[in-house]
Amino acid sequence: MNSSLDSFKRIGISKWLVESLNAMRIDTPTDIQRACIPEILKGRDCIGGAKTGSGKTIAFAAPMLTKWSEDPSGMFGIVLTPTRELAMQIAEQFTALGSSMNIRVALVVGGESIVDQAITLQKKPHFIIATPGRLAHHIMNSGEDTVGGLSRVKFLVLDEADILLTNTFSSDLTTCIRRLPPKDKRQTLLFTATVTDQVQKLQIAPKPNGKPSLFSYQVESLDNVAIPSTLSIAYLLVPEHVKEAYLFQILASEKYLESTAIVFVNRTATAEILRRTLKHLDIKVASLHSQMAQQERTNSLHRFRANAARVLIATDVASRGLDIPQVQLVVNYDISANPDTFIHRAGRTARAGRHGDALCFVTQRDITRIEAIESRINTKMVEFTDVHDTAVIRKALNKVTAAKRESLMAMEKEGFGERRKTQARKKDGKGFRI
Ligand SMILES: Nc1ncnc2c1ncn2[C@@H]1O[C@H](COP(=O)(O)OP(=O)(O)OP(=O)(O)O)[C@@H](O)[C@H]1O
Repeated sequence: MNSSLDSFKRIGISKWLVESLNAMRIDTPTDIQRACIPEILKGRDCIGGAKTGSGKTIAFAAPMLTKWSEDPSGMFGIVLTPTRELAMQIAEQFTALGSSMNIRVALVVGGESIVDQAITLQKKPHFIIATPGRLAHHIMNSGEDTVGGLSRVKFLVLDEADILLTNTFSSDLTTCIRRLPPKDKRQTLLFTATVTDQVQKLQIAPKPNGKPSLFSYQVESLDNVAIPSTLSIAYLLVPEHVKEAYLFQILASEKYLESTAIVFVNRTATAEILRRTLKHLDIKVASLHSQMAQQERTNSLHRFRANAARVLIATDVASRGLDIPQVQLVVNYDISANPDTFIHRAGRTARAGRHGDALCFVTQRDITRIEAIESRINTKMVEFTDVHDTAVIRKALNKVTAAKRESLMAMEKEGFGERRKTQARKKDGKGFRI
């Protein structure tokens, strides 16, 4: 991280919070923190664009908590974020940072009890960390005693702002924002590793009533590279039908045998097949995707965080924000059509100055996607050569194929996919289907 001598105290963070940060071994602000914290404390809105793992959460949490501690009453701030797991992680961070000040933090996310959340909201939490869909649900279905405090909040944060500003979230986001004080009566903070035109456009929105203007800080523009310098990226050309065998061989290779890895796939069915196949092959594996019940999702992530599983097979529900320091390898088993998605996926490793590897499995039809990623990140990938012995792969192929066959048979027997159809009917086509 940054070696500047600036401390959090010198950039305006309250003493109690500096102590909480120091207790977590967070002593020196990172670039994004040093740039944004003083401006947020001055009352400005802020767009913070900085690479994955560069400390954006504290860049917004620390100034909000500082301001809140000057008058710790009522609903003070809202953080909206695209996924439940990320909301949970942020809520945990707020709770930990504010524990010495008896902070009340409410987690308002889908998949959890609506009634329990309404009771929590009635207790007037200081901070609400939410996914837009569930907060919108409370706004539309609950009374003043539950959501009335929202009209007095001082801060709105859109974490992973670029994805929150896409059509997927627009109707829920509008419902949430309409319930908050008008722009000039609250501060709005937008953070992301990938500042899109939609985020950028907000910069030119005039600020009413002569309030301080919007502050925009983008670390990427300093070196024109959108990925952490500690991240190594490689590609592996691999025929579609042997991807599983390669994955197994890499995870079992000398280089990665002890490593913690996240394997990203584009579809929930692929995640399920891979999880079962690797489990048959005695790899300690967990999965995370939208077809799992929330309790299963939470348990899975918990196992992975606690090192009870060393491989997590995930869809893009895990690509944003998750901070799991021990992840050393990210495999793009499937390549996403959106180059920004690659940046977020790869950013699950090489966080906070640590080293990490990102590997892309490239089939014939992925070549244009890889070129788009290379041009977006302004970096050429090198060829992965650690696992290349075709005789070894051929040997692995037999047992991997047998494990996959068993997995597919079990999934068919259990009716995997039926749940998705029911959910899709219930959701009426809305939401994040990954
Ligand atoms: N000033 C600091 N010094 C040391 N570690 C820090 C500092 N600030 C944050 N960290 C740690 O760095 C890690 C990454 O921070 P964070 O999760 O906020 O990254 P991010 O920029 O939001 O990444 P992403 O774009 O993936 O969401 C966390 O473990 C956090 O505790």
